[in-house]
Amino acid sequence: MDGWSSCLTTTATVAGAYLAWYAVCAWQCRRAMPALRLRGSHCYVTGGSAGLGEHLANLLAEAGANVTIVARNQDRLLAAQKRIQGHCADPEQQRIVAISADVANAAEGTRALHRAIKAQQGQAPKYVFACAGLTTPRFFLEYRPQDFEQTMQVNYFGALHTIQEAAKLMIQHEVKGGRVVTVSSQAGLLGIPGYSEYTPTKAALRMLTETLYYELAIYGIAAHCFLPANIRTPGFEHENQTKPEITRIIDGDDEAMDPRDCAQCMLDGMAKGYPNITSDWLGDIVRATCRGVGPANNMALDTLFVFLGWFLVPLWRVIVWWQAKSCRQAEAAQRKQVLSQ
Ligand SMILES: NC(=O)C1=CN([C@@H]2O[C@H](COP(=O)(O)OP(=O)(O)OC[C@H]3O[C@@H](n4cnc5c(N)ncnc54)[C@H](OP(=O)(O)O)[C@@H]3O)[C@@H](O)[C@H]2O)C=CC1
Ligand SMILES: CCCCCCCCCCCCCCCC(=O)[C@@H](N)CO
Repeated sequence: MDGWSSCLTTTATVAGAYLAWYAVCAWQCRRAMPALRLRGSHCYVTGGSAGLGEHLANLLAEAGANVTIVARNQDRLLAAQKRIQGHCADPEQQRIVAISADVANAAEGTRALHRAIKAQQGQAPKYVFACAGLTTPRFFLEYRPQDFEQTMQVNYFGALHTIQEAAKLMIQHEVKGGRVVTVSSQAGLLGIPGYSEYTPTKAALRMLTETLYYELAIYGIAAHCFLPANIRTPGFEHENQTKPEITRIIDGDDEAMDPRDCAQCMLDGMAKGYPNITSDWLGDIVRATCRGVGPANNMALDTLFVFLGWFLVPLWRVIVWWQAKSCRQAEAAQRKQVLSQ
């Protein structure tokens, strides 16, 4: 009897101590973050001439923001600028600025920010969205060395240089409640065959954002990482031209999201103060499972997602393994061909 009661007391003490610790951690998750105030703010969107970036710019214009879009192709930029202007809540008051720059080039990318401030009558960006990014999926063995480097240059370094300069400018201009957003992907959380040129760039962004989540807080700047699943965009059409069949099957390309809904999802996540914003419940499971020691969105929900992951992750592995096995013959033939070249 004594043994039982001491066992129960120990279990209750451990459970109670854990619950208290959980409550402390959950409380720590409730970050005090100034509310999103888009009206009248300067929002800076790289990759704003197409896809996710353009639809985000539309939403920002509808909310009354001054928007700057950045991309390389001048014609597409000007066409997008016109379309975004059509979304302004108050066209007389709002400024929609378009700047041509290659964000992969550090000097060009940072110059674009300075040009944007000038064009926005001295107003520094308050919300910075690093959307520019791309992928050309292939089998690992088919890529040339420069393919990996170029994608890293645009997706990772493009976002990094923009965010670093933007943070400096926010501090200089004493912008209050500034936020930076990197656009990673669900593919920055898990490995998918066919995305070897892409997933490391998105994983790198995730870790950069986690670091900045803590570090930029020193200056009162919040950092978010957006990790969406497939989105129906021109970029998605481009990637589908080279996407191996196994990649198409695994990432379920028929379920691609509407880009406007996806952009809205990003803004909703920012409004809730989520450090890592996902676009669907599978993404939430993967995000919570991959969280490591990073910040949670919501301790209770994230714990539930991890629990669901216990059952779904092994299933996911079986599916990927089975897909890989079922196209092993084709892959082996391809590998032979590439290696014999
Ligand atoms: N579509 C999808 O399924 C998913 C996309 N993502 C990510 O979301 C982001 C947006 O994707 P999506 O909307 O599909 O992309 P799109 O290809 O549709 O649009 C990309 C935009 O980025 C611009 N851009 C590309 N490279 C550069 C560069 N070097 N410098 C400046 N601007 C550049 C493009 O204009 P221009 O070519 O004229 O420079 C265009 O405005 C990307 O980071 C992508 O990786 C994440 C998950 C899923
Ligand atoms: C819980 C365990 C189960 C895990 C299931 C996860 C399902 C993942 C689906 C993969 C979606 C990847 C989208 C990448 C999109 C992307 O970034 C490209 N289209 C590039 O533009």
